[in-house]
Amino acid sequence: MTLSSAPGKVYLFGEHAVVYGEPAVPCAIERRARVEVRQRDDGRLRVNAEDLSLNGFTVEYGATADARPDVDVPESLVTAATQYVDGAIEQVREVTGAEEAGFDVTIESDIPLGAGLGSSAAVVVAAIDAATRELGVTLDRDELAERAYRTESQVQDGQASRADTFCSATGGAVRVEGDDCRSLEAPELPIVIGFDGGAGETGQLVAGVRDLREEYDFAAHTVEAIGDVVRNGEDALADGDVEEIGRLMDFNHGLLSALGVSSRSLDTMVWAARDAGAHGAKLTGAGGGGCIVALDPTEETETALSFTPGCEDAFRAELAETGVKRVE
Ligand SMILES: Nc1ncnc2c1ncn2[C@@H]1O[C@H](COP(=O)(O)OP(=O)(O)O)[C@@H](O)[C@H]1O
Ligand SMILES: C[C@@](O)(CCOP(=O)(O)O)CC(=O)O
Ligand SMILES: [Mg+2]
Repeated sequence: MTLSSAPGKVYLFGEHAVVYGEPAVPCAIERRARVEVRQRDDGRLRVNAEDLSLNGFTVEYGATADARPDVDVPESLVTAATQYVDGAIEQVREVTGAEEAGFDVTIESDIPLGAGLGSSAAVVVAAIDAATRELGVTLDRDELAERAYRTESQVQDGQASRADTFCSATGGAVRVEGDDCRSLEAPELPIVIGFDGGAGETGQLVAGVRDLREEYDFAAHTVEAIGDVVRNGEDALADGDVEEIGRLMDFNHGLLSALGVSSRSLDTMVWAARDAGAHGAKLTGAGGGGCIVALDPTEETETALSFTPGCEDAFRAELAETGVKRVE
Protein backbone atom coordinates (compact mmCIF):
# COMPACT_ATOMS: atom_id res chain seq x y z
CA MET A 1 0.00 0.00 0.00
CA THR A 2 1.30 3.45 -0.88
CA LEU A 3 -0.07 6.77 0.30
CA SER A 4 0.57 10.28 -1.03
CA SER A 5 -1.10 13.59 -0.32
CA ALA A 6 -1.11 16.87 -2.22
CA PRO A 7 -2.45 20.34 -1.37
CA GLY A 8 -5.09 22.50 -2.96
CA LYS A 9 -4.44 26.13 -3.87
CA VAL A 10 -5.86 29.58 -4.29
CA TYR A 11 -5.06 31.87 -7.18
CA LEU A 12 -3.69 35.19 -5.96
CA PHE A 13 -3.73 36.24 -9.61
CA GLY A 14 -4.12 35.05 -13.17
CA GLU A 15 -6.54 32.11 -13.54
CA HIS A 16 -8.07 31.68 -17.00
CA ALA A 17 -5.59 34.08 -18.64
CA VAL A 18 -2.83 31.57 -17.77
CA VAL A 19 -4.43 29.14 -20.23
CA TYR A 20 -3.47 31.60 -23.01
CA GLY A 21 0.14 32.11 -21.97
CA GLU A 22 -0.22 34.96 -19.49
CA PRO A 23 1.51 34.50 -16.11
CA ALA A 24 -0.37 33.39 -12.99
CA VAL A 25 0.46 33.16 -9.29
CA PRO A 26 -1.28 30.38 -7.36
CA CYS A 27 -0.44 29.59 -3.77
CA ALA A 28 -0.75 26.13 -2.15
CA ILE A 29 -2.93 25.91 0.97
CA GLU A 30 -3.06 23.41 3.82
CA ARG A 31 -6.09 21.49 2.58
CA ARG A 32 -5.12 18.16 1.14
CA ALA A 33 -6.24 15.23 -0.95
CA ARG A 34 -4.88 11.89 0.29
CA VAL A 35 -4.73 9.00 -2.15
CA GLU A 36 -3.97 5.46 -1.04
CA VAL A 37 -3.08 2.94 -3.73
CA ARG A 38 -2.71 -0.83 -3.59
CA GLN A 39 -1.71 -2.88 -6.61
CA ARG A 40 -4.15 -5.59 -7.80
CA ASP A 41 -3.25 -8.79 -9.61
CA ASP A 42 -6.20 -8.80 -11.99
CA GLY A 43 -5.43 -5.58 -13.90
CA ARG A 44 -8.66 -3.94 -12.79
CA LEU A 45 -9.11 -0.51 -11.30
CA ARG A 46 -11.37 0.11 -8.36
CA VAL A 47 -11.75 3.62 -7.02
CA ASN A 48 -13.35 4.48 -3.76
CA ALA A 49 -13.96 8.20 -3.65
CA GLU A 50 -16.33 8.96 -0.82
CA ASP A 51 -16.28 12.73 -1.27
CA LEU A 52 -17.17 12.42 -4.91
CA SER A 53 -20.75 13.49 -4.89
CA LEU A 54 -22.20 15.36 -7.78
CA ASN A 55 -25.78 16.50 -8.06
CA GLY A 56 -26.71 14.40 -5.08
CA PHE A 57 -25.18 11.04 -5.80
CA THR A 58 -22.08 9.38 -4.47
CA VAL A 59 -20.09 7.04 -6.62
CA GLU A 60 -17.82 4.12 -6.05
CA TYR A 61 -16.60 2.82 -9.34
CA GLY A 62 -14.15 0.60 -11.18
CA ALA A 63 -12.36 1.06 -14.50
CA THR A 64 -14.29 -1.26 -16.76
CA ALA A 65 -17.61 -0.26 -18.28
CA ASP A 66 -19.50 -2.88 -16.27
CA ALA A 67 -18.01 -1.50 -13.09
CA ARG A 68 -19.47 1.96 -13.67
CA PRO A 69 -21.83 3.10 -10.93
CA ASP A 70 -25.35 1.88 -11.26
CA VAL A 71 -27.03 5.22 -10.60
CA ASP A 72 -29.88 6.93 -12.31
CA VAL A 73 -27.99 9.93 -13.65
CA PRO A 74 -26.79 10.77 -17.15
CA GLU A 75 -23.55 9.09 -18.21
CA SER A 76 -22.05 12.51 -18.94
CA LEU A 77 -22.30 13.43 -15.23
CA VAL A 78 -20.65 10.20 -14.18
CA THR A 79 -17.86 10.83 -16.69
CA ALA A 80 -17.44 14.38 -15.40
CA ALA A 81 -17.05 13.01 -11.89
CA THR A 82 -14.61 10.21 -12.64
CA GLN A 83 -12.45 11.44 -15.49
CA TYR A 84 -9.58 12.99 -13.50
CA VAL A 85 -8.83 9.78 -11.60
CA ASP A 86 -9.17 7.67 -14.75
CA GLY A 87 -6.80 10.05 -16.55
CA ALA A 88 -4.26 9.90 -13.71
CA ILE A 89 -4.15 6.10 -13.83
CA GLU A 90 -3.72 6.25 -17.61
CA GLN A 91 -0.63 8.44 -17.08
CA VAL A 92 0.71 6.01 -14.47
CA ARG A 93 0.38 3.07 -16.83
CA GLU A 94 2.09 5.04 -19.59
CA VAL A 95 5.00 6.44 -17.60
CA THR A 96 5.81 3.12 -15.88
CA GLY A 97 5.20 1.00 -18.99
CA ALA A 98 2.95 -1.22 -16.83
CA GLU A 99 0.00 -1.03 -19.22
CA GLU A 100 -1.83 -3.89 -17.49
CA ALA A 101 -1.36 -2.67 -13.92
CA GLY A 102 -4.47 -2.73 -11.75
CA PHE A 103 -5.11 -0.77 -8.55
CA ASP A 104 -7.39 -0.23 -5.61
CA VAL A 105 -7.48 3.53 -5.13
CA THR A 106 -8.98 5.23 -2.08
CA ILE A 107 -9.36 9.00 -2.07
CA GLU A 108 -10.00 11.20 0.93
CA SER A 109 -9.95 14.93 0.53
CA ASP A 110 -10.63 18.05 2.52
CA ILE A 111 -10.74 20.21 -0.59
CA PRO A 112 -14.28 20.99 -1.79
CA LEU A 113 -14.87 19.71 -5.32
CA GLY A 114 -15.15 22.09 -8.24
CA ALA A 115 -14.88 25.11 -5.97
CA GLY A 116 -11.71 26.68 -7.35
CA LEU A 117 -9.37 25.31 -4.69
CA GLY A 118 -7.73 22.87 -7.09
CA SER A 119 -9.24 19.59 -5.88
CA SER A 120 -8.69 18.06 -9.31
CA ALA A 121 -4.98 18.88 -9.40
CA ALA A 122 -4.45 17.66 -5.82
CA VAL A 123 -6.20 14.36 -6.51
CA VAL A 124 -4.34 13.84 -9.78
CA VAL A 125 -0.91 14.72 -8.32
CA ALA A 126 -1.39 12.48 -5.27
CA ALA A 127 -2.84 9.62 -7.34
CA ILE A 128 -0.02 9.64 -9.89
CA ASP A 129 2.60 9.87 -7.15
CA ALA A 130 1.14 7.05 -5.05
CA ALA A 131 0.41 4.69 -7.96
CA THR A 132 3.83 5.10 -9.59
CA ARG A 133 5.56 4.50 -6.24
CA GLU A 134 3.35 1.47 -5.66
CA LEU A 135 4.91 0.12 -8.88
CA GLY A 136 8.41 0.94 -7.61
CA VAL A 137 8.88 4.09 -9.75
CA THR A 138 9.49 7.45 -8.05
CA LEU A 139 8.93 10.44 -10.34
CA ASP A 140 10.78 13.66 -9.63
CA ARG A 141 8.60 16.73 -8.93
CA ASP A 142 8.86 18.09 -12.46
CA GLU A 143 7.90 14.81 -14.11
CA LEU A 144 5.06 14.36 -11.62
CA ALA A 145 3.78 17.88 -12.33
CA GLU A 146 4.08 17.28 -16.08
CA ARG A 147 2.10 14.01 -15.96
CA ALA A 148 -0.55 15.63 -13.78
CA TYR A 149 -0.75 18.54 -16.23
CA ARG A 150 -1.32 16.13 -19.11
CA THR A 151 -4.24 14.63 -17.21
CA GLU A 152 -5.86 18.02 -16.59
CA SER A 153 -5.23 19.06 -20.17
CA GLN A 154 -6.88 15.93 -21.52
CA VAL A 155 -9.96 16.38 -19.31
CA GLN A 156 -10.22 20.09 -20.18
CA ASP A 157 -10.14 19.40 -23.93
CA GLY A 158 -6.55 20.47 -24.39
CA GLN A 159 -7.19 23.84 -22.70
CA ALA A 160 -5.36 23.76 -19.39
CA SER A 161 -2.42 25.47 -17.78
CA ARG A 162 0.36 23.97 -15.71
CA ALA A 163 -0.47 26.28 -12.80
CA ASP A 164 -2.67 24.08 -10.56
CA THR A 165 -0.70 20.89 -11.01
CA PHE A 166 2.75 22.50 -10.61
CA CYS A 167 1.56 24.35 -7.49
CA SER A 168 0.09 21.20 -5.97
CA ALA A 169 3.20 19.11 -6.72
CA THR A 170 5.66 21.77 -5.50
CA GLY A 171 3.82 23.63 -2.72
CA GLY A 172 4.35 27.26 -1.72
CA ALA A 173 3.61 30.18 -4.01
CA VAL A 174 4.51 29.62 -7.65
CA ARG A 175 4.62 31.55 -10.89
CA VAL A 176 3.59 29.83 -14.10
CA GLU A 177 3.79 31.27 -17.60
CA GLY A 178 3.36 28.73 -20.39
CA ASP A 179 5.76 25.90 -19.61
CA ASP A 180 7.95 28.10 -17.42
CA CYS A 181 7.11 27.05 -13.85
CA ARG A 182 9.00 28.31 -10.80
CA SER A 183 8.67 28.79 -7.06
CA LEU A 184 8.22 32.31 -5.69
CA GLU A 185 9.26 33.95 -2.45
CA ALA A 186 5.98 35.29 -1.11
CA PRO A 187 5.33 37.26 2.06
CA GLU A 188 3.13 35.63 4.69
CA LEU A 189 -0.38 36.43 3.53
CA PRO A 190 -3.53 36.69 5.69
CA ILE A 191 -5.70 34.51 3.41
CA VAL A 192 -9.42 34.15 4.10
CA ILE A 193 -11.64 31.92 1.98
CA GLY A 194 -15.40 32.13 1.50
CA PHE A 195 -17.23 29.14 0.04
CA ASP A 196 -20.77 29.32 -1.34
CA GLY A 197 -21.26 25.54 -1.15
CA GLY A 198 -21.47 25.31 -4.92
CA ALA A 199 -19.23 24.37 -7.80
CA GLY A 200 -18.41 25.28 -11.37
CA GLU A 201 -17.21 22.93 -14.05
CA THR A 202 -13.70 23.94 -15.04
CA GLY A 203 -13.84 22.51 -18.58
CA GLN A 204 -17.05 24.39 -19.42
CA LEU A 205 -15.91 27.68 -17.90
CA VAL A 206 -12.59 27.50 -19.75
CA ALA A 207 -14.46 26.79 -22.99
CA GLY A 208 -16.71 29.83 -22.36
CA VAL A 209 -13.71 32.16 -22.06
CA ARG A 210 -12.13 30.60 -25.15
CA ASP A 211 -15.29 31.33 -27.19
CA LEU A 212 -15.53 34.93 -25.93
CA ARG A 213 -11.89 35.49 -26.71
CA GLU A 214 -12.37 34.23 -30.25
CA GLU A 215 -15.50 36.30 -30.80
CA TYR A 216 -14.45 39.66 -29.37
CA ASP A 217 -11.14 41.48 -29.52
CA PHE A 218 -12.01 43.22 -26.26
CA ALA A 219 -12.29 39.84 -24.53
CA ALA A 220 -8.81 38.96 -25.84
CA HIS A 221 -7.63 42.32 -24.50
CA THR A 222 -9.24 41.55 -21.15
CA VAL A 223 -7.18 38.36 -20.98
CA GLU A 224 -4.05 40.40 -21.74
CA ALA A 225 -5.06 42.96 -19.10
CA ILE A 226 -5.18 40.15 -16.54
CA GLY A 227 -1.57 39.39 -17.52
CA ASP A 228 -0.68 43.03 -16.76
CA VAL A 229 -2.39 42.80 -13.37
CA VAL A 230 -0.36 39.68 -12.58
CA ARG A 231 2.94 41.35 -13.49
CA ASN A 232 2.08 44.26 -11.18
CA GLY A 233 1.05 41.72 -8.56
CA GLU A 234 4.46 40.07 -8.74
CA ASP A 235 6.11 43.40 -7.90
CA ALA A 236 3.71 43.93 -5.01
CA LEU A 237 4.47 40.42 -3.73
CA ALA A 238 8.21 41.02 -3.98
CA ASP A 239 7.75 44.27 -1.99
CA GLY A 240 5.52 42.53 0.58
CA ASP A 241 2.95 45.28 -0.07
CA VAL A 242 -0.24 43.54 1.08
CA GLU A 243 -2.46 46.58 0.40
CA GLU A 244 -1.30 46.78 -3.19
CA ILE A 245 -1.69 43.00 -3.59
CA GLY A 246 -5.29 43.39 -2.40
CA ARG A 247 -6.04 46.26 -4.75
CA LEU A 248 -4.74 44.23 -7.68
CA MET A 249 -6.82 41.23 -6.57
CA ASP A 250 -9.91 43.49 -6.74
CA PHE A 251 -8.95 44.50 -10.25
CA ASN A 252 -8.35 40.88 -11.24
CA HIS A 253 -11.85 39.96 -10.01
CA GLY A 254 -13.40 42.72 -12.12
CA LEU A 255 -11.69 41.42 -15.24
CA LEU A 256 -12.76 37.83 -14.49
CA SER A 257 -16.32 39.11 -14.03
CA ALA A 258 -16.12 40.76 -17.44
CA LEU A 259 -15.17 37.38 -18.89
CA GLY A 260 -18.38 35.93 -17.45
CA VAL A 261 -16.89 33.51 -14.92
CA SER A 262 -18.14 35.10 -11.69
CA SER A 263 -21.58 34.48 -10.21
CA ARG A 264 -24.02 36.28 -7.96
CA SER A 265 -22.85 34.42 -4.85
CA LEU A 266 -19.16 34.93 -5.66
CA ASP A 267 -19.78 38.65 -6.20
CA THR A 268 -21.78 38.84 -2.96
CA MET A 269 -18.93 37.24 -0.98
CA VAL A 270 -16.35 39.48 -2.68
CA TRP A 271 -18.33 42.58 -1.67
CA ALA A 272 -18.92 41.29 1.86
CA ALA A 273 -15.15 40.88 2.24
CA ARG A 274 -14.43 44.34 0.86
CA ASP A 275 -17.09 45.93 3.08
CA ALA A 276 -15.52 44.19 6.07
CA GLY A 277 -12.24 45.92 5.31
CA ALA A 278 -10.33 43.20 3.45
CA HIS A 279 -7.34 44.50 1.47
CA GLY A 280 -8.90 42.86 -1.58
CA ALA A 281 -11.01 39.93 -2.72
CA LYS A 282 -11.51 37.89 -5.86
CA LEU A 283 -12.89 34.60 -7.02
CA THR A 284 -10.36 31.78 -7.21
CA GLY A 285 -10.02 29.14 -9.90
CA ALA A 286 -12.44 28.55 -12.73
CA GLY A 287 -15.39 30.36 -11.07
CA GLY A 288 -19.06 29.87 -11.79
CA GLY A 289 -19.54 29.18 -8.07
CA GLY A 290 -17.33 27.92 -5.27
CA CYS A 291 -14.76 30.04 -3.46
CA ILE A 292 -13.44 33.55 -3.13
CA VAL A 293 -10.08 34.49 -1.64
CA ALA A 294 -9.63 37.65 0.41
CA LEU A 295 -6.72 39.17 2.34
CA ASP A 296 -7.41 40.37 5.85
CA PRO A 297 -5.11 40.14 8.89
CA THR A 298 -8.07 40.87 11.21
CA GLU A 299 -11.04 38.62 12.04
CA GLU A 300 -13.49 40.99 10.31
CA THR A 301 -13.72 39.35 6.89
CA GLU A 302 -14.12 35.82 8.23
CA THR A 303 -16.84 37.01 10.61
CA ALA A 304 -18.64 39.05 7.94
CA LEU A 305 -18.55 36.15 5.48
CA SER A 306 -19.93 33.74 8.06
CA PHE A 307 -23.01 36.02 8.31
CA THR A 308 -23.34 36.57 4.57
CA PRO A 309 -26.35 34.85 3.01
CA GLY A 310 -25.07 32.44 0.36
CA CYS A 311 -21.73 31.89 2.11
CA GLU A 312 -21.72 28.36 3.49
CA ASP A 313 -18.27 28.33 5.03
CA ALA A 314 -15.59 30.91 5.81
CA PHE A 315 -12.14 29.94 6.98
CA ARG A 316 -8.54 31.05 7.12
CA ALA A 317 -6.03 29.18 4.98
CA GLU A 318 -2.37 28.62 5.77
CA LEU A 319 0.22 28.45 3.04
CA ALA A 320 1.25 24.83 2.36
CA GLU A 321 5.06 24.94 2.17
CA THR A 322 5.26 21.34 1.00
CA GLY A 323 3.60 20.06 -2.13
CA VAL A 324 3.23 16.33 -2.58
CA LYS A 325 3.92 14.39 0.64
CA ARG A 326 5.02 10.77 0.47
CA VAL A 327 3.60 9.06 3.47
CA GLU A 328 4.86 5.51 2.94
N1 LIG B 1 -12.15 13.75 -3.47
C1 LIG B 1 -12.22 13.47 -4.77
N2 LIG B 1 -12.40 12.19 -5.21
C2 LIG B 1 -12.47 11.93 -6.52
N3 LIG B 1 -12.40 12.84 -7.51
C3 LIG B 1 -12.22 14.10 -7.16
C4 LIG B 1 -12.12 14.49 -5.77
N4 LIG B 1 -11.93 15.82 -5.72
C5 LIG B 1 -11.94 16.24 -7.02
N5 LIG B 1 -12.09 15.24 -7.89
C6 LIG B 1 -12.20 15.34 -9.35
O1 LIG B 1 -12.00 16.71 -9.71
C7 LIG B 1 -13.19 17.27 -10.30
C8 LIG B 1 -13.34 18.73 -9.90
O2 LIG B 1 -12.30 19.45 -10.52
P1 LIG B 1 -12.46 20.89 -11.10
O3 LIG B 1 -13.76 21.04 -11.84
O4 LIG B 1 -11.23 21.24 -11.84
O5 LIG B 1 -12.59 21.81 -9.81
P2 LIG B 1 -11.48 22.21 -8.72
O6 LIG B 1 -10.17 21.70 -9.22
O7 LIG B 1 -11.56 23.69 -8.68
O8 LIG B 1 -11.90 21.61 -7.43
C9 LIG B 1 -14.31 16.38 -9.79
O9 LIG B 1 -15.43 16.41 -10.67
C10 LIG B 1 -13.61 15.00 -9.79
O10 LIG B 1 -13.55 14.45 -11.08
C1 LIG C 1 -9.37 28.32 -15.05
C2 LIG C 1 -7.99 27.72 -14.79
O1 LIG C 1 -7.01 28.74 -15.04
C3 LIG C 1 -7.84 27.30 -13.32
C4 LIG C 1 -8.84 26.27 -12.85
O2 LIG C 1 -8.70 26.04 -11.45
P1 LIG C 1 -9.71 25.08 -10.68
O3 LIG C 1 -9.68 23.76 -11.35
O4 LIG C 1 -11.06 25.72 -10.77
O5 LIG C 1 -9.21 25.03 -9.28
C5 LIG C 1 -7.78 26.57 -15.76
C6 LIG C 1 -6.33 26.10 -15.87
O6 LIG C 1 -5.40 26.86 -15.52
O7 LIG C 1 -6.11 24.99 -16.39
MG1 LIG D 1 -9.41 21.81 -11.18
